Amino acid sequence: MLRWLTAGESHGPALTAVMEGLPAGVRVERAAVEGALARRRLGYGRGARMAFEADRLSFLGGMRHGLTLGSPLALQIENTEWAKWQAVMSPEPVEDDALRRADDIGAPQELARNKALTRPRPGHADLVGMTKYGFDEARPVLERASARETAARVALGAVAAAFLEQAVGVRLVSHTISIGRAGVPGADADAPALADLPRPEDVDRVDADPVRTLDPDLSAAMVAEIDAAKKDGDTLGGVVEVLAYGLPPGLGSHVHWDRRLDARLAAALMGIQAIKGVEVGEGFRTAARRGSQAHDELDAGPDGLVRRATLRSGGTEGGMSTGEVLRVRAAMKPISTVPRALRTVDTTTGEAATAIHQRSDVCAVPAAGVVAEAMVALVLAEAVLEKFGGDSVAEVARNHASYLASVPEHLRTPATTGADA
Ligand SMILES: Cc1cc2nc3c(=O)[nH]c(=O)nc-3n(C[C@H](O)[C@H](O)[C@H](O)COP(=O)(O)O)c2cc1C
Ligand SMILES: C=C(O[C@@H]1CC(C(=O)O)=C[C@@H](OP(=O)(O)O)[C@H]1O)C(=O)O
Repeated sequence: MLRWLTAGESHGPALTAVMEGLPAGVRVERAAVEGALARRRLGYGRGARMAFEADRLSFLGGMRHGLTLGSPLALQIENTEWAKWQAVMSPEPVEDDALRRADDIGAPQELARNKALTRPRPGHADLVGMTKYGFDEARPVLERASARETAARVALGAVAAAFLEQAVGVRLVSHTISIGRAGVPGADADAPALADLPRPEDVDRVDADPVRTLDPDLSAAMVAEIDAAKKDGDTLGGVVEVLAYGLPPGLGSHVHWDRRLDARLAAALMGIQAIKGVEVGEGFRTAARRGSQAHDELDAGPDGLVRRATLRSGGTEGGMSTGEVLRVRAAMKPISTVPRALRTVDTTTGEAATAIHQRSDVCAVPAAGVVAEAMVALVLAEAVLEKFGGDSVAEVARNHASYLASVPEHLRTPATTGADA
């Protein structure tokens, strides 16, 4: 069983992550984890913090000389801004003086960040979090609701991705499908052909684009959409896609709802802040099609391998990976800290007000793609360990190879030969 947790507030001293159940012998390179963290900071439309946030990484347990030990892996990402937030976010009690509100007479300017946040933002966790946890302002809620936490998931996702590649040859890539109205697929658009999908080796080219798409015209349209929203004091959402290549058939299971790979992927993607829709393969578009146009027909290839003619299912059937490229999408709502502030109620006076506006992203869709990729890697790593087991990478690899070799001839597909999609 692979399990993991994160802890830490957006402006606290650090984010911490622990992962348990990873086999021994995974080569974890600092550069790979730092690279993933740097990719998450990218993207046109992000706010000021991403320009200076350094995501300083430390490995605290579970590794020796660059290899995992099979023991719990622990890591930490320091928050660059901690020095400025020490009093406001101190885990331990602080002197009364240091807690004075900015609007108190004589409070030093640097305590402006301790101003009580009583004008909850519609769409953020502020109001309902205050209600549920009994806080009289939103600071204690937004600190953990903030997507700052996704840095910890991306670090763990990079470790999961290293395991997947080294043990079973699975590799992932993510990209942006749409931002606002730019790139929204028409209702009639069929599943893309394999040749038109980004591949893991394209990752540097995807990341080099300001909005993480390989289509230059689409990229320009997305950038224009973000510029227009920013000019209007508004924010944007969009859709990202994660692709996983090299999966064996049979991860997950049809036998129970919570073992279905598609269900687990959907929960993981929905677990990302601001994600409000998930599609596997053609998702919502497939509902409008006839059955004859919705499924992947099977052909007997001249080489004796069974082949799927299209990629409509997105790589799962019956809650199991088919061995085709996995294709999942996540829809992100627009950022709820809208500069042209939304209507709200001041929770101290009960009077009409405009919502808190503080430093914020205009659009974080490109970053959400990197987070989605990490979440998919974590789900796939868990599913691989469930299917193949093993306490070392070598043992998982042996079990994987033996499973593929055991598939009878008449059930073989390109994936069971170990070939990439
Ligand atoms: C990468 C990323 C960056 C985000 N940046 C912001 C931001 O700067 N400002 C903001 O209000 N919300 C931002 N969000 C969204 C909020 O964290 C999210 O809307 C909030 O936690 C409420 O959760 P919900 O939208 O899932 O209901 C971001 C989300 C992600 C995934
Ligand atoms: C800090 C990150 O994203 C943050 C996510 C976020 C939110 O409300 O989700 C609000 C902003 O926080 P801050 O006010 O500190 O700038 C973003 O910058 C990050 O992604 O590392």
